[in-house]
Amino acid sequence: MMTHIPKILITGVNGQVGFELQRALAPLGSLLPISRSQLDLTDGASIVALLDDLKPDIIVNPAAYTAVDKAEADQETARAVNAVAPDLMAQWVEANGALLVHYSTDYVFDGNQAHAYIEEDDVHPQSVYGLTKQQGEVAIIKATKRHVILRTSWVFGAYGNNFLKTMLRLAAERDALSIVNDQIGSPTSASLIADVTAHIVRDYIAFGEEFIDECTGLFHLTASGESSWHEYAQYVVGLAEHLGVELKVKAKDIKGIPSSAYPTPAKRPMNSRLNTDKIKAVFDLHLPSWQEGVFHAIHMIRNNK
Ligand SMILES: NC(=O)C1=CN([C@@H]2O[C@H](COP(=O)(O)OP(=O)(O)OC[C@H]3O[C@@H](n4cnc5c(N)ncnc54)[C@H](OP(=O)(O)O)[C@@H]3O)[C@@H](O)[C@H]2O)C=CC1
Ligand SMILES: Cc1cn([C@H]2C[C@H](O)[C@@H](COP(=O)(O)OP(=O)(O)O[C@H]3O[C@@H](C)C(=O)[C@@H](O)[C@H]3O)O2)c(=O)[nH]c1=O
Ligand SMILES: [Mg+2]
Repeated sequence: MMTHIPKILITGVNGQVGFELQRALAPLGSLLPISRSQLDLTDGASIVALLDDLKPDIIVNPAAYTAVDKAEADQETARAVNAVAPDLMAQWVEANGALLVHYSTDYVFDGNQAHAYIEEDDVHPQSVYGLTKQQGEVAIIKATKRHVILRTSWVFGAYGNNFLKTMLRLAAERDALSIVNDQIGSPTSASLIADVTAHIVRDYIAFGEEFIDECTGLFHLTASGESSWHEYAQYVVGLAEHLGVELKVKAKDIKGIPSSAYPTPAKRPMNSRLNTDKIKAVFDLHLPSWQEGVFHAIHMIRNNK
């Protein structure tokens, strides 16, 4: 049990997960929200100087280079943000007896396996984004035991940019929509990721070194259930229709297409499904369906219009 109010540093606070973390972690300690304007994560020396100055008990690091296609032509920046910055945070945490909570992605896998991936499955990234995220995982695991890495997938929320909001926009603007139907995964809300993070951080605050010995490591965290991007788009647009949002494209008219018909600079995995048995068992959690998260986000977006 910590004898003082824990200082919790959060990076990437203008991102989807960083935004929700400020809500979910608020009851657990004194927050140090850090945006890009306060700390550029490509500047390693500044990262260490800021940590030495603020001395957080817990670093929660959702900041990342997440532009998957853009990363193909910008490997250096992606590596700095996704691999070097987390490495420096992990080294600092090790030297100062803190905890690092970090996030990774389904895109570390090639997606060629038929069943959902477990934490121990071999990684084989197919994109620069996936590769640099994998390098971040490896660096953290090498630098310190004092980490929790949450691998998640297909993140959406009312705040920030994501596929769900792109679909609402395109369905309102365009006359037709074609979406890939052969990539399968689990759309996961930023608020679920933030809430689960809060449960984990609370356990660390309560149990300290016992937590470090028994609960740290790599975990898969997604909503329950699975979907193709096409089925997900249909669900989003169908729900918006049901709520009376004016759209040019109806859910039933969204066309399913193979990945080969939608060429992108970065290759995405066909199977993005992550097995979440470990996180549910270790932290005694129930993970709601992806549809519940979408329902909540669409209501929030609609009420903000
Ligand atoms: N989005 C997704 O679908 C998925 C995400 N993940 C992982 O989850 C985590 C959270 O993702 P999410 O919240 O969606 O990401 P977002 O893209 O919404 O947010 C990322 C944040 O990182 C910040 N950032 C990027 N580069 C720098 C930099 N050089 N210096 C400082 N800050 C920087 C961005 O700042 P700014 O706002 O100024 O651009 C942004 O606020 C990441 O680790 C990501 O890899 C995993 C699976 C799926
Ligand atoms: C816009 C659009 C996309 N697509 C396809 C392309 C792609 O295969 C899929 C999703 O497209 P996006 O570019 O939005 O998704 P993408 O940026 O690849 O999303 C990924 O982001 C990173 C950060 C992660 O970690 C992953 O878990 C995943 O969420 O939908 C269509 O088929 N039609 C369309 O009109
Ligand atoms: Mg994207």
